[in-house]
Amino acid sequence: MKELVVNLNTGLHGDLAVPGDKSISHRSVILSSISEGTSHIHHFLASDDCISTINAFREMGVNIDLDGDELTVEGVGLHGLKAPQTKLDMGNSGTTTRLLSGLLAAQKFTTNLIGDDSLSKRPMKRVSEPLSMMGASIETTDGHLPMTINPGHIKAVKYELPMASAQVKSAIILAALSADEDSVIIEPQVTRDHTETMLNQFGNNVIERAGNEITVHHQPKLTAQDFNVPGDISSAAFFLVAATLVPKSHIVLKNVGINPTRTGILDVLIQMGANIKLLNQTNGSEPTADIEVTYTPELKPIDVTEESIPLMIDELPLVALLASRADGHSTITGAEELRFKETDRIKTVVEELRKIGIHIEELPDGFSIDGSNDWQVVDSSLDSHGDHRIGMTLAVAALLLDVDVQLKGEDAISISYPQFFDHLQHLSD
Ligand SMILES: O=C(O)C1=C[C@@H](OP(=O)(O)O)[C@@H](O)[C@H](O)C1
Ligand SMILES: C=C(OP(=O)(O)O)C(=O)O
Repeated sequence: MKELVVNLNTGLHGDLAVPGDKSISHRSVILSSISEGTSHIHHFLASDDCISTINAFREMGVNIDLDGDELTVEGVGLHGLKAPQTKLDMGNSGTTTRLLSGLLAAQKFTTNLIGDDSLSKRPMKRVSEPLSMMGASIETTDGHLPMTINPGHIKAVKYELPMASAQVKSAIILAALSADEDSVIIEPQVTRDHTETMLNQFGNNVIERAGNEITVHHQPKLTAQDFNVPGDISSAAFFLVAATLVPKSHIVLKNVGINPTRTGILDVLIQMGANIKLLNQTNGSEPTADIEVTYTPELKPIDVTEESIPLMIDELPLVALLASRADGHSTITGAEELRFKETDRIKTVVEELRKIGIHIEELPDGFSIDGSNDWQVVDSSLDSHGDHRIGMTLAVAALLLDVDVQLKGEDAISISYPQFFDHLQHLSD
């Protein structure tokens, strides 16, 4: 149980470099492991989820050295992984599980994947079905982990994704690298494209995109890279929202990734009228900026709909919190994917925000929220439900309260942001 900081009436101030992007950190381990040569990754996110990815590749014979946020990976090439001696433990990480199932479907050995209780409730048919179509034989436990992946000869596919999911897309891409011909994947909506941009950096023209159609060229040669992981916009988002909501705040978040497939939270903040400025922008395949945020006393309500959901999928608990402070009624719809995260995030957000007096209703695919500046705490015992993003959202909400509240399950935060409370302290000093 952690006593949360409440009533931060001095505001948040100063500069902060948030840790490396989680999605890009996972992919940097995967792609450098299957490349030829030694990769050096800087500003790697050494959080519990990314350590699960590192451990899986170590079990498959890849030498990986992690020193602070510097990662060195001795790649073994596309066909060089070795059969692990144990079951591969995916911990709490959906990204590790889904992306690795794609890669493992194309190996010469069988693997068994296990995970923690939360991960073992998350749907895996979304990867086992397309990978089976491609020639692997995958046994799930009623659509969940534990899962056994018996590889097969991988055939190229043309596959239309039934849901907007970067993890499923990436699983198919990683399997398709070892296929007999080129594959085509069609997305219903654009989702984060780090697998594609990074593959084109490790290899030559591996991925081509035309609209929502992605072509994967088979059997590419992947070469080790010297790679900088940008700051994670999904981690920065907690402080973007905190500084917008807490009076007197003014902060700059340095070197944050602003890949357009991830910046839905910035669009929301700007539409609601928040004082946000992008400074020192860089324009690589993974663009970055310093983001300046100043307290905004009045926020407009917002309606977030299906098309933009994938661009802010992990930030939706924060969008709900922002809307709870806006001047009017907001809705978030088309977000049923939230039900398949570390928790059912529609349920857990509603349950926890109601404890602090927020007027929020559950919709089948999102939220309906009445904004107010007058929250009356009805239950001071808040709970992350073991979900890192719920825990951090509640810690941000607490800054606006004037009674003491406690957080249960705060240790889940190390899944994506082990330094979160230290960084909050740094900006509060
Ligand atoms: O590809 C990725 O790195 C991720 C994709 C998203 O999941 P889905 O693909 O299941 O939407 C996101 O929620 C997750 O945190 C990371
Ligand atoms: C959903 C998340 O991650 P994953 O799917 O990798 O567990 C997240 O980080 O919010």
